[in-house]
Amino acid sequence: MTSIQIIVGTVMGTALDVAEHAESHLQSRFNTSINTDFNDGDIHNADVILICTSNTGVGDLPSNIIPFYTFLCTKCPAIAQKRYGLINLGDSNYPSFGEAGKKLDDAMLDLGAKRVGEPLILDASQSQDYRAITASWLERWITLL
Ligand SMILES: Cc1cc2nc3c(=O)[nH]c(=O)nc-3n(C[C@H](O)[C@H](O)[C@H](O)COP(=O)(O)O)c2cc1C
Repeated sequence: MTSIQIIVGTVMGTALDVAEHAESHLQSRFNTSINTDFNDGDIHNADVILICTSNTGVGDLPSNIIPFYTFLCTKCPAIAQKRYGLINLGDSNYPSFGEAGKKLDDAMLDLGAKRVGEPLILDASQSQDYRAITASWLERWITLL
């Protein structure tokens, strides 16, 4: 069974809620795990990575996902050829809308990781049903895996 590791960046818990919902949606069909506290080496057993991050500061990464970003900048071979998806939670009232997720996307692509589908961008300034939108995005995403 394909394993999907969901790597979460969150400040206030919204991205974790989305990640938990994604996991419950995926777990009957994949070996899934949620990682909120990344350590080097965690990635080796994952066939697919699903990044689910919010944005903070001025397009900054939540502090709990910075170790993953640092890992991307230093441990290229482990990431090259991995497939991944991206859920990027931001707020379009910020000029730096979604920039943290884009930083992670760019770092993954630079390392030769293969993004599956387009990123899902969730906007806190809209009254969006994150769970429903995520579920329908995941249904499309898994057909591309
Ligand atoms: C202090 C603060 C700074 C933020 N900065 C940004 C930003 O630069 N760009 C963006 O798109 N969203 C920004 N946001 C919006 C959050 O990313 C968004 O509300 C997200 O859903 C929060 O998810 P979380 O609860 O997992 O942290 C910011 C929110 C806060 C409270």
